[in-house]
Amino acid sequence: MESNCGFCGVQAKLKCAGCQQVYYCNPDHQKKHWKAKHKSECVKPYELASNDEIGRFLMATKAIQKDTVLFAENPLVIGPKWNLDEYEQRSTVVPCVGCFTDCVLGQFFCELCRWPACRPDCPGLANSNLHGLECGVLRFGRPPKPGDDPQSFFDFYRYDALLTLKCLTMQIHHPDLFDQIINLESHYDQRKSTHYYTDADERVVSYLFKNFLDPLQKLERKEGKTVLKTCDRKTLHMIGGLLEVNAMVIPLTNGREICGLYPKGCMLEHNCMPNSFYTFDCSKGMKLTFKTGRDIQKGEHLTTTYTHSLWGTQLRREHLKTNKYFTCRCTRCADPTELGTFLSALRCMGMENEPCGGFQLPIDPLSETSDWKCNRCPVQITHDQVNFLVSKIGEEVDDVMGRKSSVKEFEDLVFKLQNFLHQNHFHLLTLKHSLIQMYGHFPGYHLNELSDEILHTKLKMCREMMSVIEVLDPESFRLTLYAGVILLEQHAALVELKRRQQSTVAAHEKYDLNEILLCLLRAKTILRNEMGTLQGKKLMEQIENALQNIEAQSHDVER
Ligand SMILES: C[S@@+](CC[C@H](N)C(=O)[O-])C[C@H]1O[C@@H](n2cnc3c(N)ncnc32)[C@H](O)[C@@H]1O
Repeated sequence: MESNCGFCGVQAKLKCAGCQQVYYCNPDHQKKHWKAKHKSECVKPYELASNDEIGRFLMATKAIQKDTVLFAENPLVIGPKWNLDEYEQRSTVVPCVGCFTDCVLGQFFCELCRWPACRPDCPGLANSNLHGLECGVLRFGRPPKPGDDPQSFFDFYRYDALLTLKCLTMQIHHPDLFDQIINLESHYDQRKSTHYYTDADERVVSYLFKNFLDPLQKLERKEGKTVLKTCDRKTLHMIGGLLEVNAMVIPLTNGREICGLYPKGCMLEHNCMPNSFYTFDCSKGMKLTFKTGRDIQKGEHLTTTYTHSLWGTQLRREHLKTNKYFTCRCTRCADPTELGTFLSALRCMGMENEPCGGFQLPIDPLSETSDWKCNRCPVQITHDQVNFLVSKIGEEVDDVMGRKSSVKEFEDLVFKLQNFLHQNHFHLLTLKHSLIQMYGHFPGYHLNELSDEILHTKLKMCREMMSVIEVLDPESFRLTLYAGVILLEQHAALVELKRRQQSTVAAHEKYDLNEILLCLLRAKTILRNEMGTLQGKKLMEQIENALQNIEAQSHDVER
């Protein structure tokens, strides 16, 4: 889109990120116009609204175009993930408390609190927005010494409690930001009856009191002055809840993930087919940028996704209910076929185990206990039967995915599950996404070693998966890495088939350069917003190389 520069009137492409209404031919004219006039007239294209069902949310106050920057903001607080799995809780490679790079437990420390650091002079240790927040409180702890029982190290250095402590200590130097944090939605009452609360009670709340806060409060009483005015078990549980509901996962370029809270970013409502997306800039203090993924109409809520786009409806809704404390009623959730993708559909076994060719779909997808019925014959199955089958299959998929399984094991499971599930079922997509990457890369399965049949299977799987993605992410702003991988593999299969076709006298099919080129160009466009991630960068490198190879090949042909 182009318009005339708001300052000098020439053709201009740069748009004011605030109101999205005024264009500029260069940043200097934008600056000058801001000072002279625009500052007083610039209005954001959205506002904070609220209702009883959702609480607060952001709503468009005018039409907003696709790819518009809605806002960019710094975090209120960042820190290690608040939800570590058992394996992560016992890892000897931990994030530096100053800068979150990997470091080995027991090698270097912050000299003041003795928590692990990448080096004793890591600049993040003295940064008042990073380790400076909690270091003063951590100093009350009694860390284990070299040679102590290894378990005592894991017991003492609980990284999943650090972000809660960081939020609590914000009140010391940033009381206004602490107020913003504590006012985020924590679903305290609902969470109180869950195992998350019980687990956090021991792992985080009791741990923080026993090791650091009790000694601090003892000193406060002795000295007659208070450092942490708000410091009780309920506040810590509220912080735990608001982290669970609001914290965003930030993927660092070193592959590690940390978490952050953002003032506006935390206000976006969930939708399984959202209209906006975000990226992080790790080189700029984890700045968050929210953009529109498609055109948005006036009055629409700005939405993002809190769950996995490629999970089936039941799984997504269960995750949202358990972890975010609400039931999603979006158009995708309300459609038994999930917008025609059949992502959760089961093959109907028909009457007397004679498959009818139809698919079992939930009668009322918005009911958690709905029975299912066939879209071709009268057979119905109960919610419990579906649950049993899908969770058994889920266990098998997790098992194969969770260990170093062979290609044969993947193939066998796909072959078996195709009898029960629609080809687009999300459990099959998980396996197929791995399989297309094994075909062509695993020992014994390099591209030139694959049979024509396997090569065609790889290509078919890629095309089928892309057709699902086209429905679930039509504007390509969410499933970007996932789609990038498929397109790269689709291109690889096509290149190999084309090579074979050239060496065969009678080729049945033609694999022209067009589809190959389209895959790569599409992947390049899709990955434009993934350049801040390590995986995105690596994938883009592979795509650029593949494009260069193709260019070189077409020059050879011309010569
Ligand atoms: C990240 S917060 C969003 C801001 C929140 N509404 C507030 O007032 O602070 C997530 C919470 O918002 C609510 N929410 C978000 N999306 C929703 C939706 N589609 N339907 C109902 N509630 C939703 C839920 O209470 C959820 O736990």
